[in-house]
Amino acid sequence: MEEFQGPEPRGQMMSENPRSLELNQRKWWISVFFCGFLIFAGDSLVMLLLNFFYIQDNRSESDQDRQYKGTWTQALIQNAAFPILIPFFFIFSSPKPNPETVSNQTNNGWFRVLSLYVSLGVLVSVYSKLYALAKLYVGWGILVSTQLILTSLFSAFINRLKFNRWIIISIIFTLAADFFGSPAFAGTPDEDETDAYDIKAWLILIFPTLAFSLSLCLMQLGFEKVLVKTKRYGNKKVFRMVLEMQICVSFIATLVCTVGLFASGEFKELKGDSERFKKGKTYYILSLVGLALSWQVWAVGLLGLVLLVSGLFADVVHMCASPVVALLVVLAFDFMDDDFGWQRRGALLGAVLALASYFYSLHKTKKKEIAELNKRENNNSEA
Ligand SMILES: Nc1nc2[nH]cnc2c(=O)[nH]1
Repeated sequence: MEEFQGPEPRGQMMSENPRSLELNQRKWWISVFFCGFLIFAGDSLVMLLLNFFYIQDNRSESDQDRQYKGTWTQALIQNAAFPILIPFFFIFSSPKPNPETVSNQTNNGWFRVLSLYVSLGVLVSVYSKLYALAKLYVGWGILVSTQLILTSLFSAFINRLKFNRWIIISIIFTLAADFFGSPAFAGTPDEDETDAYDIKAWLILIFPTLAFSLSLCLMQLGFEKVLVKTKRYGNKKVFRMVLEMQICVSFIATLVCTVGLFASGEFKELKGDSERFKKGKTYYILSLVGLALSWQVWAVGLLGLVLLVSGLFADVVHMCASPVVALLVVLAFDFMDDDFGWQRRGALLGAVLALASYFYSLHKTKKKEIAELNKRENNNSEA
C-alpha cells in the first residue's frame, strides 16, 4: 500500500501500459477496502468505548449541568494519540522525490503546507470539541444526516466533484441509513430539554457538522493541490501523505484542545471523574487510552479514503457504519429499550445498498480508465 493511482493527470496515465494500470488498480481497491475497514473498526470501537465510559461515569446520578461537561477531555482524546502513527510514518516508504522539482520549491511551498496543517488542525479541534458536546443533545442524530448534504455541497464547489446517478443514489440511501440506524448513546443527559432548544444549542449542533464537512473537502484539496504539488513524494499520492497529514493536523488539534482543557478549568474535574468511575481508576485510564487509539484508527481510515477517492466517499463510508455500530451496541449493552428492530434492519440494508452503489460508480470509473488506455494503445500501434 504505497503508491496510488488516483484520478491522476493524463500525462501520468499515458506512460502506463494496461498491465501496470490493472495492477495499480488492484492495489488501489485493496487500499480502499482496507481504509473502509479501518473506518468501520474505528467507529465501532469508539462508540462501544464511549458507551462504556458514560455508563461507568455515573452521569445520570449527577446534576444536569455536570452531565454536559467533560467535552474538552473527549476532544483531546479524539486527537491526542497521534504519536503512535510516527513509527508507521517511517515504515512506509516514499517514492524518491525529483531533486530538481524539490529544489525549485520556494519557501512559499512550505508556507502553504504549514498553513494547510494549521488551519485544518484548528478546524479539527473545533469539530472534535463541538462533536463531543453535540452528541449530548438529542437532535444530533438528525443533524449528522445534514452533514452528508453539506459534504456533497462542499465537494461540488470546492473539489469540483462530478455527481453521477450512482453517487446520488448512494447519498440518498446513506441519509436514510443514518437517520434510522443511529446507535444508542449512554452519554445523553437524563432530562434533556429537547423542546427548549435555544440558539446556542442549535449552533452547537450545526457548527460541528459544518466544520467536519468542510475539513473533509479541504483535506482532499490539500492532498491534491498542496501536498502532491510539493513533489516531495515524486508527484504521486502515497499513503505516507495520510500519515503526515494526520500527525501534523492532530498535533495542532491536540495543542488547541489542551489549551481549552486548561483555560476552561475542566482539567480540575479529571480527578473527580476518575474517582467516580464505577470500575475504578485503572479502567478509567484504560478506557480513555482505548478511545484515543480507536480515534486514530478511524482517522487514518477516513483520511485514507479522502486521499484515495474523495471527502464525500469517506463521509458516506463513515455514515454507513452507523447501523453496524448500532447493532454492536445492542449486542454489547443491555440498554432498557434499545433493540435492533425493523427500522435499524432497514437502515442496515440501506447502508449496504449505499455502499454498493458508490462502489459500482467507482468500478465504472476504473473500467473506463482501462478502456481509454487500451484504445490509446490500439491507436498508437495502428499509427
Ligand atoms: N462533526 C463531526 N465530528 C465527528 N467526529 C467523528 N465523527 C464525526 C462526525 O460525524 N461529525
